[in-house]
Amino acid sequence: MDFLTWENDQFVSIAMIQRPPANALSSQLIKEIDQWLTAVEHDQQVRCLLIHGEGRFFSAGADIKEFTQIEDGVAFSELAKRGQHVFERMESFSKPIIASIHGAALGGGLELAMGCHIRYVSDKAKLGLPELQLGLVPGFAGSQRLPRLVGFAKAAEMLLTSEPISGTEAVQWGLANKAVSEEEVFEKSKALALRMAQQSPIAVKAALDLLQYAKNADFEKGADKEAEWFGEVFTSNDAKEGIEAFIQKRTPVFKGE
Ligand SMILES: C/C=C/C(=O)SCCNC(=O)CCNC(=O)[C@H](O)C(C)(C)COP(=O)(O)OP(=O)(O)OC[C@H]1O[C@@H](n2cnc3c(N)ncnc32)[C@H](O)[C@@H]1OP(=O)(O)O
Repeated sequence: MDFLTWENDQFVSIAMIQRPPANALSSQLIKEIDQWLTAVEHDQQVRCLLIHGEGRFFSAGADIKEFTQIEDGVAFSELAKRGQHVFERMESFSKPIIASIHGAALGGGLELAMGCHIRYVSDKAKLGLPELQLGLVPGFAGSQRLPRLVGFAKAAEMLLTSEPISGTEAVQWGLANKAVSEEEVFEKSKALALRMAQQSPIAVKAALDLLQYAKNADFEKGADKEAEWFGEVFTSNDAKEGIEAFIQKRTPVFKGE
């Protein structure tokens, strides 16, 4: 594993994203998250999973620098589908997964966190889906998961302004379970994981399966549509401008083409 390490202790598997400076979700990192799930899925010594990030951020999203190496919209849609598959696997996993978020969970970083069952956040963390600022749309099913958590109006505001909200607001909005200080967030998340690992794994599996029924029946269609749009929007000049502007550290100028 290059970018994800994990250790199992007291029935909890704790994974740490280690991809400085921003823990950006490259294709390789997403693959490693999938490999983590495979490694612990049938391990009876693991009853609960916890993911967090090393350094300043949980994750600042998909790797914008990797985007410049992608040649066409079809490849971009495929990238979206691969991420969607792994995050869907997390959400429908038979063991609970907790995200411990500090610093920032933006774009794909928030989409990863929304694939988890529970989110503990630091009060000042920035949470958002800022893809429109890059001339893009979310690609890892964020456009479908966010409204389910915060409601349509708040999701629309977050998407259409690209403005992040704080960890404290995220709890008020229903996006996160608990906000604590940055120093405390990992320890509190771990304590929660240890507590949940005390429950019957059979009952936990059943409860998680039941929770899946609360999903909107149109979710898959929406996620498919999202991957399609992700590929199409990627080929626009505005997306090139948005990505270039990010790398050059300047404000993008979008022309609507
Ligand atoms: C399907 C999914 C799609 C997506 O997820 S699209 C991506 C969505 N995410 C974003 O748009 C967030 C972009 N990043 C930021 O807004 C900011 O960064 C932060 C708020 C996270 C941090 O800001 P600050 O504290 O001022 O640090 P800094 O100098 O901007 O970033 C530190 C280094 O991290 C790199 N970086 C940040 N985010 C990403 C990213 N998503 N992909 C690749 N690199 C990233 C920067 O470029 C820089 O690097 P260097 O020090 O070499 O200049």
